[in-house]
Amino acid sequence: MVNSQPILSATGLSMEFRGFLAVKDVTLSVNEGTVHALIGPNGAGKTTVFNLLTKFLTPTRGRIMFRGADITRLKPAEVARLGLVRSFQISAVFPHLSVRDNLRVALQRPSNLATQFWRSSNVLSKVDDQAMSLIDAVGLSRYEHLPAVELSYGRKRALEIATTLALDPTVLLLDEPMAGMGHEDIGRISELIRRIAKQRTVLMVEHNLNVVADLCDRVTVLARGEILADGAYDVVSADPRVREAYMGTEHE
Ligand SMILES: Nc1ncnc2c1ncn2[C@@H]1O[C@H](COP(=O)(O)OP(=O)(O)OP(=O)(O)O)[C@@H](O)[C@H]1O
Repeated sequence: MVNSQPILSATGLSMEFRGFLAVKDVTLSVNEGTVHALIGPNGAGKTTVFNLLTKFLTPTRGRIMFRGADITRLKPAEVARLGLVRSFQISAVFPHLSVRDNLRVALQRPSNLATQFWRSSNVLSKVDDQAMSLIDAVGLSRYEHLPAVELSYGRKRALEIATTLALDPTVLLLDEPMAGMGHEDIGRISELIRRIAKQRTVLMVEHNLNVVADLCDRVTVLARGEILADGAYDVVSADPRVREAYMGTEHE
């Protein structure tokens, strides 16, 4: 359900790279329970904003709040523990482990389970149950024994999402989840994100505007490091300034 409370917000974010201002005074909020997209033409600053929000970069200026706490100076692992988790970077997939073993590893990472040098069979069977339910949630049940390396591209990304979900994020951050995918995989991953978003907030950078139109409740458009528009896709995509920013640029 869509809630109007901001769960993640940025105020006056700026990022300077050796004199070049890549992000200028960006203020945005991501509301709880929404799928929120960051879009914009090439070089608009999407990746930089995403890296700032996920704490992979520290802003030159500005403040980032997550669930009421100031996280501006925290490290990615610290915000991940608070429930703000970025997929594809944090979630390492081990190519020669099976789908199921990848999930087992991921599930034993976040909790203090990993620090125990013995585990009761009770704990391990709980991990197995959780692994199976995550595998099922991302539609990989048929492939549970397959090494990750043998999965198709789209299924590999579904596995990455599953290993990220193992950290039980409140906000899931996806960096171009559809990049390099064919039509069928795009449909499958869109469906997966839609299902995930029923219980969590999702923020994604996405180039494919059809996906954004189909999936996202709210869209923030960046151009030349600044926010150009913010709102529902239908509204922002009809904005002449947004159309002009996209004109002559390749965005799909
Ligand atoms: N580490 C860096 N050092 C210097 N300049 C950078 C750095 N990272 C990004 N930039 C510059 O900041 C601007 C915004 O880049 P960014 O990658 O955030 O845009 P983007 O919207 O994600 O682009 P794309 O859609 O092409 O991925 C670009 O002009 C880029 O060259």
